[in-house]
Amino acid sequence: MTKIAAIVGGGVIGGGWAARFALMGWNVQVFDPDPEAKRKISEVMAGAERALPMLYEAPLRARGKISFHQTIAEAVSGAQYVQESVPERLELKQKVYAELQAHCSEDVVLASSTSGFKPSELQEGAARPGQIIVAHPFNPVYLLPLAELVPGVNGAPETVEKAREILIDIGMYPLHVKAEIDAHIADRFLEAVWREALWLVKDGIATTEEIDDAIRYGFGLRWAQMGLFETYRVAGGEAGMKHFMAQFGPALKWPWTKLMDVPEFNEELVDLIAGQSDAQSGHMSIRELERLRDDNLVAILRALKGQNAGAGKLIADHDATLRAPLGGEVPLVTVRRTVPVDWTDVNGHMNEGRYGQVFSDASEELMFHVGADRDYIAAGNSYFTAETGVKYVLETHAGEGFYVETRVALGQGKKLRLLHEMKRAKDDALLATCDQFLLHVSLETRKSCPPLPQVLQAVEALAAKHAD
Ligand SMILES: NC(=O)C1=CN([C@@H]2O[C@H](COP(=O)(O)OP(=O)(O)OC[C@H]3O[C@@H](n4cnc5c(N)ncnc54)[C@H](O)[C@@H]3O)[C@@H](O)[C@H]2O)C=CC1
Ligand SMILES: C[N+](C)(C)CC(=O)CC(=O)[O-]
Repeated sequence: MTKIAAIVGGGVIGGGWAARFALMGWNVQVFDPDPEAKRKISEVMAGAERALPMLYEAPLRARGKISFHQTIAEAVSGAQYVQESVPERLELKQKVYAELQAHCSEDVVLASSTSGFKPSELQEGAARPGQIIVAHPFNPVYLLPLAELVPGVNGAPETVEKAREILIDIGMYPLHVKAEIDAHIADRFLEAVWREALWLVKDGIATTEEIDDAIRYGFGLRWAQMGLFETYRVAGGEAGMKHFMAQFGPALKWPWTKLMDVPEFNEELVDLIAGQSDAQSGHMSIRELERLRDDNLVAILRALKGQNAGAGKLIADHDATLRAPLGGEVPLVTVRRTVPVDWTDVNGHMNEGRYGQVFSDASEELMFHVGADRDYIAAGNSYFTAETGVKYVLETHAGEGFYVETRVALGQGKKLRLLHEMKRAKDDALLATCDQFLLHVSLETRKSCPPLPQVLQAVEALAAKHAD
């Protein structure tokens, strides 16, 4: 069955959803009355196409098609999942759901991006309330995995389960919020922080830039990997959470927050904040800021992936589901991926050290292909690289797709010689070559020895096949 997602409302958030679905192999059908919607989505898509594949070591699925439609009826035709991202106005959303339900069968998931409405508010007066749930994402939707999944009391369990499976399929982390409240879980925090920040600026305590510094140089980094409670548990020292609470509990009675009061949101405050924000970041366009944000998020997420922690673990697990075993083609395509932003150096291109990683990954894939896999290695045998010669032919940059073709030039006894060619995906231009000599070893003696017969046979067969 062709996977089809309908995107109703294609602004900042709808565009992000469209990009994530399409890059994860879903066909996307958009309805947005704005004549500029197509241009806006193609700009979001350009950013997403550059950034999202950088998170993965495996190639993403073949990209889905994005099409634009004149009516909701056309946009939802054949869709299994509908993501509504129209402006945050309840009467508008309810009107849209009435139309969606008129054109969708009951097995289609109708999910809302609403930042704050409760599902029961969206479901009010609906023909089939159970079909409407909240899937609240975070900007940029194509990079941040969280979607708060809120069914409310009326949300049908089968709708929630279907939504959960689909969100996992596109690499997201559905957080099931069991009770409905205004602004769900995460926007409660954001609202609290936002209110405090408004007061700090209004009272002249800090500028927008100083507040951003207070977050990005400190607790923002902690939150990205451990959240709030785990971080504070550690802050309690050896005595842990109880000690932390004993020390900071009394602060609840001190004037440490102005949360109950809201500063008057008048023109003066808006001008003050907008002016400071211009002074802080006005030298960069929104597109430039988006690119900076995306590159930093990719680097942070990749670092967490390396640690198998937090959102990085989620991406590593999703990556594993995208990997496919090598085919029988000659030469073998052993690597297919995108240059991530954290692989580039002062010259703005892929650093030479990363070529070692690429060719090492290529030979590991080949080893697994001939049966020298994890079980074989665990049983005490493997290949070690004895010599590598790399030639750098053309530059490659962050966001560029490439692949590696590998040939077995020699497969004789304990000797294995591989010739790798790294090529640019868009035009097959040769980027680099690697001549790699490996020796089969016993992991017990750490000395060379012949491979086990089945591996030797597979290596010899490949050498014969690649002889030309
Ligand atoms: N911007 C943000 O940071 C986040 C926003 N959200 C939520 O996502 C939803 C959309 O917000 P944004 O994308 O920021 O707004 P936006 O203003 O960027 O986009 C809204 C889009 O909906 C379109 N639209 C208006 N009426 C429509 C209709 N009847 N049918 C189809 N499309 C229609 C508009 O033309 C526009 O392109 C809101 O519910 C918001 O709370 C959720 C997470 C983050
Ligand atoms: C400000 N906001 C309420 C629209 C924020 C969100 O809903 C989530 C986000 O991406 O920050």
